Amino acid sequence: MTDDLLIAADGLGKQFPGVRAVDDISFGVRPGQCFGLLGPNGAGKTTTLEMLEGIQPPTSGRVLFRGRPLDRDFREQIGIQFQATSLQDFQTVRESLAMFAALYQRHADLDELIQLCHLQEILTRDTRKLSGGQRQRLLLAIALVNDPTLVFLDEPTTGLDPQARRNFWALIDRVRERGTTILITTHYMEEAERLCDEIAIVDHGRILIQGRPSTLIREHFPTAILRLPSSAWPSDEPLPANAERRDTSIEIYVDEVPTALEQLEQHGASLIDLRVDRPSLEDLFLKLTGHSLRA
Ligand SMILES: Nc1ncnc2c1ncn2[C@@H]1O[C@H](COP(=O)(O)OP(=O)(O)OP(=O)(O)O)[C@@H](O)[C@H]1O
Repeated sequence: MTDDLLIAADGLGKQFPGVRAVDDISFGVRPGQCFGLLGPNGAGKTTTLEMLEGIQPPTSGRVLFRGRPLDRDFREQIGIQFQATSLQDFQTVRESLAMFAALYQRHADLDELIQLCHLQEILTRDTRKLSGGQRQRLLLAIALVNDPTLVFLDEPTTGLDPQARRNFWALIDRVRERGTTILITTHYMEEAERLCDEIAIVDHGRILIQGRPSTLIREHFPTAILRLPSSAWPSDEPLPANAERRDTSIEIYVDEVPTALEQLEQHGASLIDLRVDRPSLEDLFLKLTGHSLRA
């Protein structure tokens, strides 16, 4: 563990009765970074996050904040957007923000926060009447109410429609621009690619791989993936060595797309439904685990 880390997981483990939820996880987050914990449902992301937040005690390992064990001051310096936060009934957005602000000694400028999270139009609305996107924006504002150095976001865009998700990403960009360090969990690979400087892919409580999304993809894949429906490949023709058969498609990993297309035609493949994709974190997860993230 190096001294320049804001927060670090050092050999974290969590054993629940009959379930090893987190199994020896180590990583560090530098100041100003957006670090993503990625993995399917049940991978151990929330449990890891809760140990880092000081909410769950680890069964093994330790959490270090600025190189030291968590102390009372830690709570003042962090913000948390939980997966499910219950808001007080019969409260408006403004009242809700004020109530959470009162819990801390440190305060963000509430008007600035309202602007940042685009809450101006809904300040007097009852929190039970918010759309999914509005609710998540309020929960983010609540997480930022004490002007934290580090904010934890646990699957903040789960359940949002694609447009609301994109809006939320733009909001996270602005939080980053203010210099706030972000630790986010998600099972959307696209989200992680879009937002995170560094990610750790978690499955069955362990980190499978960690690094910059673009570097990880470059290390594991050539330039492009060609995808053909299985029926487009002649049944009597063996697959080339750089191809993989998936459920209903064939994937061919290539560096030079034009050359590869010529070779496919020589094999007698039909190119009419061909797709050329840039490899993604989704592809990386499939390659590492043999199963798709949403399976
Ligand atoms: N309090 C608990 N008691 C027993 N088992 C638990 C408890 N909390 C979590 N688990 C189990 O630990 C494993 C990891 O759960 P966790 O919620 O950390 O995963 P996750 O990656 O955050 O999943 P999701 O994306 O669904 O939130 C799962 O098998 C879960 O059922």
